[in-house]
Amino acid sequence: MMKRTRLIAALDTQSLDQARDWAETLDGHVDAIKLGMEFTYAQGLKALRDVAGQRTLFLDLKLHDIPNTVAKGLASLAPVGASLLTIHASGGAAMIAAARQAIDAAYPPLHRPILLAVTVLTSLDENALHEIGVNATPREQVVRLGRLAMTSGADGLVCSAEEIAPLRDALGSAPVLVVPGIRPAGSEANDQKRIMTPRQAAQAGADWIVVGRPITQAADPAEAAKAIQIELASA
Ligand SMILES: O=C(O)c1cc(=O)[nH]c(=O)n1[C@@H]1O[C@H](COP(=O)(O)O)[C@@H](O)[C@H]1O
Repeated sequence: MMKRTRLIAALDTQSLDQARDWAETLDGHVDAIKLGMEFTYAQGLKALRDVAGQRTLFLDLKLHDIPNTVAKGLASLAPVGASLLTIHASGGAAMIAAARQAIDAAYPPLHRPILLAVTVLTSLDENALHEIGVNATPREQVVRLGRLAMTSGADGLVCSAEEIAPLRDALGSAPVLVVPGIRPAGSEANDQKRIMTPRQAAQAGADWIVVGRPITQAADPAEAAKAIQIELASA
């Protein structure tokens, strides 16, 4: 039997009250919450645990710097107790390896977060890659960076649903695949370019999907999350 695809709600807001409100409203309807740079820069690290409480927390700060700075940055995040953390795979092999070492050294063995390497942002298409000097399709670049990240010590990858199959072909079942750029049928793409529905992502084999605005901007966020869970369960 295929493992269940789990749902992460991206709580993108500067407001502590709003984040708390969404977290409570979504209890029982999502498997984890994600807080990122918008919330953390506005409210600071202590507020992350205030919002998360006992919930599974994905802290998405997408670190990308020289190896020493990323390693020390990750060590500074240890008190937050996040279950998933992100770095950018394009920081290179030495940066990813330094991140791995920092997590192994600074986090208690039983509470080590899943280290995720972001491959190619879901807001980028082939043209945008060409503009930054990458002459490859998103799929080729995701597989290239995915392989680099996994051999350098990442536990998993962030990619769009379009790249799940090629990543599984190249790397097998080992990488934890976390997939944003998810849009239920009929919802707006916003700034996302490589999108798929929850059902498509589940059928492709995503371990987790990340959904922000289709839940948080819905008239009834709990209902929106419930509908996505039903879609995932029927995939
Ligand atoms: O690392 C991420 O979570 C991430 C990577 C990526 O390639 N694309 C992407 O959209 N995300 C995050 O996933 C969330 C998607 O939000 P919505 O577009 O509102 O569903 C945002 O919080 C993004 O920061």
